[in-house]
Amino acid sequence: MNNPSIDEQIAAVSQQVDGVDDVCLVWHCRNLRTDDHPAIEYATGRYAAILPIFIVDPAFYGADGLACDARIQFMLESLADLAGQYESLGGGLTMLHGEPVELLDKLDAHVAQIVTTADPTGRYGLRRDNAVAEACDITFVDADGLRRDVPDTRDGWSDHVESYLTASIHEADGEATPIQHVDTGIDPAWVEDYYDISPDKQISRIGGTEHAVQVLNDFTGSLSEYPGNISAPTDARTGTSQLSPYLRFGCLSVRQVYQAVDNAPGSAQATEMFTSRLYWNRHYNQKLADWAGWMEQAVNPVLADFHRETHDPDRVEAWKTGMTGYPMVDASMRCLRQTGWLNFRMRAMCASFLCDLLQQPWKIGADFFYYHLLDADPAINYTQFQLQAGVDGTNMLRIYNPRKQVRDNDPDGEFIKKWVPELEALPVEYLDQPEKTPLHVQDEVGVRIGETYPYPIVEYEAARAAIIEKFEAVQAAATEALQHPEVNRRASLSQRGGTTQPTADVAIGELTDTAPEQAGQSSLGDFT
Ligand SMILES: Cc1cc2nc3c(=O)[nH]c(=O)nc-3n(C[C@H](O)[C@H](O)[C@H](O)COP(=O)(O)OP(=O)(O)OC[C@H]3O[C@@H](n4cnc5c(N)ncnc54)[C@H](O)[C@@H]3O)c2cc1C
Repeated sequence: MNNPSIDEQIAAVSQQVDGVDDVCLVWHCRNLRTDDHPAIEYATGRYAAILPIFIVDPAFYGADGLACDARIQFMLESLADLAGQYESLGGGLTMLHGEPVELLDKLDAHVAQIVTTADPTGRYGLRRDNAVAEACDITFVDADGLRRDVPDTRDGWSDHVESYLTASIHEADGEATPIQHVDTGIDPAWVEDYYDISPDKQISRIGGTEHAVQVLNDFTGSLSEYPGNISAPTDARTGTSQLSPYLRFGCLSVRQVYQAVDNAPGSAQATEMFTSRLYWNRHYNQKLADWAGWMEQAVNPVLADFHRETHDPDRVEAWKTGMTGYPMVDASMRCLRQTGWLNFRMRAMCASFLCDLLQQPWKIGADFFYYHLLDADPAINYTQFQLQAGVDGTNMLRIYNPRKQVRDNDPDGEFIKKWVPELEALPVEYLDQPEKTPLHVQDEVGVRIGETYPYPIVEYEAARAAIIEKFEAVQAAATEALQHPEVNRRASLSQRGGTTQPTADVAIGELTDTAPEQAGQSSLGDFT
């Protein structure tokens, strides 16, 4: 198939824009929308024309890429939708393919200025953005509620986010500043063919702002039911907003969602519960903006190699494939692989299971989640995984009991039986511990633990005692490392209205069998 070279793509752009004075190139990275887009707002009225572009960076695709095909497909759908938004404004979206620094450096010669949004990134993105800033005349617009360029980003954080969330929303206007479009030969269908994107997940959501608005409207219509739908994985699939992939690709901004929910009828409790999660979204993005290392390195240096000596590829494989002998973990991991989504509690339980009970390194699990999640957000996934794994060193004992999660959140076995069909015939009273099913019952229903479904990979009580002992051995050194101002700044949580942002959706005592003294320390305000 035709694969236009960088020079051919640049030639197509120059042919179109060289005759137009004062063109501002708007580079879309994560924010695939036109309304409430800080770079478009910045360019509107300031320049004679806007050339919106998206660069398909080969580093993200192919065998070494960190995104499953379903997520790439979702992004391509979002790009097609974005192109449609620009067409309705009288222009189009120009897509290019190649190394971003080289492309932008060459494009810079043909436009008055390059503008993009300042998005928190890991180290790859930071290196890219720094190299672009070195090579080009580029402005990073940072109107996203995050604090930058201040000595301590935690100072006044909550007020800063609140004023972002409640400020008025800019609507793109193709008449105020005309939108340019160049046909480079690259479009979403080209990317799909060139990289052979063939999703193998059961995805019910389609990317793009149009679909995001439908999902948002459906959710605001049933907002009052939200608090009761958060914990159980089956309820959550239809009862939480399902907006995360749309927020991740910026099909809607956090502010657009916040204002729609804040204005929707619903109980004050539901509104508060939901909007506080949008603050968490900003909070974890702030953490990545503060320190780009979250994707690669444990935030507490003392725990950099935690569990390296216990790394066991067989254990990791059992976790990844949903063959641990713990039905709630296995159902969750298979559901993740097949649908690209899990609710918060099941994500946290699976992370805790891998790192606490199996004693495996956090990064293996975080990368696996990141690959499979449709909403994989570097800012949220890696920080949350590290916190659940305890490698921040602040609250190391977030140990979920996967048996209790069955009793609390899947008492009828609906979720487990859907994703672990080999347990379908097992009476529900044995689903929290299938290995305890009497042999005559196993014979009657045709389930053979150890043959048709595995024995537990570890014994829960012993594994829990072992990780507590291991944590206790490093706790003092980890706490001391946290005294270092730089480590403390990275690992600490921002405050909102005097309440620290939690890392779990309920008090930890409800999640775990954690010893009472730990449970007592873990009300929502205590995650510091
Ligand atoms: C190990 C782990 C990894 C995670 N990885 C991601 C990820 O890559 N991307 C992601 O969007 N969320 C992630 N989460 C947080 C949470 O599980 C999802 O945001 C949520 O399940 C998405 O579904 P929803 O949009 O229906 O959620 P809702 O409950 O409707 O929440 C609305 C929005 O609030 C934000 N939000 C909700 N919970 C959190 C949270 N704990 N921290 C930060 N923001 C939150 C998200 O933007 C979410 O879309 C992770 C959680 C854990 C424990």
